[in-house]
Order: sequence, then structure tokens, then C-alpha cells
Amino acid sequence: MAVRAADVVKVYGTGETAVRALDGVGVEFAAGEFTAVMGPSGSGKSTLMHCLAGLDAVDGGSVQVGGAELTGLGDRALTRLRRERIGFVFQSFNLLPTLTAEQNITLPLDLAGRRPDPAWMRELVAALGLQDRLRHRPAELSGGQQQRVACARALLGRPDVVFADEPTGNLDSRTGAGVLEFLRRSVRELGQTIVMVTHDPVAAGHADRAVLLADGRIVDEIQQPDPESVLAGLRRLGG
Ligand SMILES: Nc1ncnc2c1ncn2[C@@H]1O[C@H](COP(=O)(O)OP(=O)(O)OP(=O)(O)O)[C@@H](O)[C@H]1O
Repeated sequence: MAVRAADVVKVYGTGETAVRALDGVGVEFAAGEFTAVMGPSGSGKSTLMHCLAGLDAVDGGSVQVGGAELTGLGDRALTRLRRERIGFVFQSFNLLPTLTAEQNITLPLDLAGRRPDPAWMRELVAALGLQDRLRHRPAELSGGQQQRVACARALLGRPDVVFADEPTGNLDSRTGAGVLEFLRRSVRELGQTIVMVTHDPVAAGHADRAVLLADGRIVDEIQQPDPESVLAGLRRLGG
């Protein structure tokens, strides 16, 4: 199992104003699987992702990534674990503007003092069609190209899991489809594990599985989702 969460509780605030953002979440993400996390606004999707990725501490339960227990680790150990085991793709790309595409892609490994595998780098760059863009800076790239750079950055270190938070939220549907196709291929052909938070039933249709959150709990799960089955699942939550 690439990621395992058991009985995870996350509470924001205290007393009368406390919000139980996660209310006993148990969920597992198998290696080599592409999962979409969906649910109404405020259901706890981002909180869950942050807790699974060690960006936020849980108030109860446990989280394991690649067999390593996150709960109880200090900041330094968490930073190291994130660097070594987790890749991130954000809605806003989060590339460093002063670095070239290539430097952005290798940055996490450079920070970790690890040398990128040149063959793997070439394969990723080719799969993402970035060969001719490596010397460009983010401002010289389209949104889709920037997100593909972020995908290469996330995958280069062969992480146990890639967390993608609305990866197509800032892209038009055609460009977004290209990024989703790549994520799907990286699962099929490269064995990557991906957990993607999204509002978009079309995006979720690219995943192997959709898990649905409501009020801080996992309330449904759809295997081999397509946009229609995802919409139907979301509607069941509403009604
Ligand atoms: N830092 C915080 N402080 C206080 N409350 C928070 C904080 N972050 C999230 N919450 C609350 O926790 C609940 C879950 O929020 P979360 O952002 O995880 O939901 P979400 O499903 O990602 O929503 P959206 O789809 O709108 O992004 C909400 O009620 C939210 O208001």
C-alpha cells in the first residue's frame, strides 16, 4: 500500500468554533493506482491531502506513506520524508520564476543532494513533450507547459506517491486533458501512484477510482469512474 490513513481526525480551532474537518477518515491508496478525491466544497479534500502529505499534523489516527509512519515525526523528519517519498503538483504550478524548466524539474533532487537518473529524466521529458523547452523560464511557457514541468518535477525522484491538488484547475479543457492523459500514462506505464483532489467530474474520469468525501468522512467510492457516474455519486451526496 503506498498510502494508508486510519481513523484520521483533524480539528481546526477550539471550543464553540471548532471545525472537525476530518472526522475519522480511513482510506488506502494502492501502489500504481490513480485515485480522485472528490466532494462538496468544505468536505475536507484539501485537509485530507495536507494530512496525507505531512503538510499538516493530524489530531488523531495515523498516516503512513510508503510504510513510514508520519504521525509523531518532527518538522525536519517530515521535510525529509516529503522530499524523498512524495511528489506534488499544484493548481498554480508553483515553479520558481528565475530557474529554467530543467532547473525547476531537478530542484527537489538538488535540494536533497540526489543525482537525477539521466535516462529517467530523458524519458519523462520526452513523455511530456518538453525537449525543446528545457532552457525556457516559466514566464516563457504556456500554462500547460508549466504544469507539465511540474509533473516532471513531481515524478523525477520516483516518489511513493504524487499528490495533485486541482492540477487542471488553471488550464483550459484541452490543455488539462493533456496533463490528465500524462498522469494516467504515468500510472499505467511507469507504475506511479497518484492521488488527485478535484472538483471536475471529467478530470476524475481519468482515474481508476474516485473516493467521495462529505463532512470530513469518506462516504462513497466509485471504481473505474466516468463523468456520469461521478456526477451521480456527487448528486447522491447532495440529496
Ligand atoms: N486553516 C483552517 N482554519 C480553520 N478552518 C479550516 C482551515 N482549513 C480548512 N478549514 C475548514 O475545514 C473544513 C474542510 O476544509 P477543506 O479546505 O479541507 O475542504 P475542501 O473539500 O478542500 O473544500 P474546497 O472544495 O472548497 O476547496 C471547512 O469547513 C473549512 O472551513
